[in-house]
Amino acid sequence: MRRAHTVEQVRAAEADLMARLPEGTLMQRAATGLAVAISNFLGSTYGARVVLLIGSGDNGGDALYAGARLARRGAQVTAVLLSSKVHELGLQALKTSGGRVGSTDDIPTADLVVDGIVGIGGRPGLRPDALAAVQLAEQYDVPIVAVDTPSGVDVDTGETPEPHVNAALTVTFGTHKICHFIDPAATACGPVHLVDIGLDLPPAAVESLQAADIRNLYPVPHGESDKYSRGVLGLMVGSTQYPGAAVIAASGALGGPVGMVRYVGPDTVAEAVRAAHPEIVAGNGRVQAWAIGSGLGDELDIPLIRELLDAEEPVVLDADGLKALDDAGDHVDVLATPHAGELARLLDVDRATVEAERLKYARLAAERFDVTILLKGATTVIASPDGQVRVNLNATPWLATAGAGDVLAGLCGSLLAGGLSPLDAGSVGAYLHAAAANLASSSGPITAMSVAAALPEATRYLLRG
Ligand SMILES: NC(=O)C1=CN([C@@H]2O[C@H](COP(=O)(O)OP(=O)(O)OC[C@H]3O[C@@H](n4cnc5c(N)ncnc54)[C@H](OP(=O)(O)O)[C@@H]3O)[C@@H](O)[C@H]2O)[C@@H](O)CC1
Ligand SMILES: Nc1ncnc2c1ncn2[C@@H]1O[C@H](COP(=O)(O)OP(=O)(O)O)[C@@H](O)[C@H]1O
Ligand SMILES: [K+]
Repeated sequence: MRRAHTVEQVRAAEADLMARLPEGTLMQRAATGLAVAISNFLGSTYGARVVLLIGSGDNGGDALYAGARLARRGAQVTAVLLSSKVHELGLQALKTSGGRVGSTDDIPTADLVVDGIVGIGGRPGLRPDALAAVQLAEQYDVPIVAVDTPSGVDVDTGETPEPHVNAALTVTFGTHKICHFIDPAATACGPVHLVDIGLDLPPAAVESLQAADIRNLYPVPHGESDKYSRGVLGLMVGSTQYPGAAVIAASGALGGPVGMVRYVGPDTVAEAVRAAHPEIVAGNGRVQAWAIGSGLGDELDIPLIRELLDAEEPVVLDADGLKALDDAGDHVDVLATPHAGELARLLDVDRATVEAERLKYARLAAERFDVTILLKGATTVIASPDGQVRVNLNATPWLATAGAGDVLAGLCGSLLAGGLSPLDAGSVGAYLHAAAANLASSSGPITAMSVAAALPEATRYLLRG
């Protein structure tokens, strides 16, 4: 599990540890890890031209000490001081090691710029001098390594209301911060490298499942299992208008852990589903979970869907089915899977607003509708009504293809029927969906059906460890 903590949590953990260690220890740990990560990024440190953008606080201090280490290994390091205040001991260390104070004129010819403008003490946005320096680096295609966080993003929300750094790499300390996990800031971080500095941390604000977590959570059948005990999923998806959605969602469901799938819908669609998947049984019967909504189009029966939402069996509610959601009633067993446009409609705000404030609106909808919300996109946010949040970060942009959401709905339904909670089904589903897409794509185009077809192999690979 990767964990992201709030600035307040990090500050408290830092204060706790600092009280027990000699002064400066944490910054030295951070700066050492930062220097190593920068050396790895550069490939060869000797002779490399590195420009440090230095703000007024400890984020600048980290950059200066790391710069001193790089200078001792033969890099030509220049510090651009963007504030009248500077971490004096860090600056002294840089100068003693052969680094110097320079100006933005050094940026166009640099191999690398280090963003030590602000970290967890920063407010969104960049002041004019910092913005000009960052724009110069962008203009000359000089990669930027961000220290702790890309300066200018909102660290605790992942929002980017103002100009900010777009990093080629972010090196962070102690734990991830929310901006590393939540878009649009997560994209501004580039890959994130975590340096352990020994912080003792409380439960995280946001979590991100990793391969080992998928292995622990996946409902693997055992010797006593039969098709019913493994879970039966009811699919109420697709319509005469969109029969393909039913075929695709069924493929996603069959690529999950479920023992059997029942299809409930128009005869012509049931025929198409059975032609593609002879394993599927058509017609009503007992199920352990439902996947409802993908491709229902105008044929959705809102009263019937509401009845199923109020029944005992957990439900994945997707696409058109989301129209049945209301804020009355107890829906804690429901996993709703909107994309930003659908969530915006549910909450009566603009799509752009949801995209800019993804964490806020996923949490808000989970609370308002008393459901677990899985907000789709380049990164997926899963928020449960009790306040837990997970994100999935491993998807390829090739997954942005018609029908990919139907695969996910079927797969999450399969995981719910297999006994996972909505939060686990959503987060395991999003991870496996992305893993299958990566496998099917290998950096090339994919179809929704090819993603579904890759689910068994992606799952096998993960379960094997
Ligand atoms: N916590 C830990 O475990 C460890 C933390 N460590 C490091 O310390 C960093 C935090 O350092 P920090 O507390 O000194 O704050 P920091 O981010 O440098 O900002 C300082 C000042 O910047 C200013 N400012 C604000 N917004 C601004 C803006 N948009 N544009 C320009 N300036 C802006 C504002 O001051 P002002 O100029 O307003 O007086 C603010 O007070 C952390 O990210 C990590 O790198 C590691 O060394 C070890 C372990
Ligand atoms: N840029 C992207 N990078 C990675 N994954 C993406 C991107 N855009 C969309 N996705 C994923 O692709 C799927 C698209 O689902 P959805 O929006 O419901 O499309 P559709 O209705 O066509 O199936 C979701 O799982 C979403 O998270
Ligand atoms: K920074």
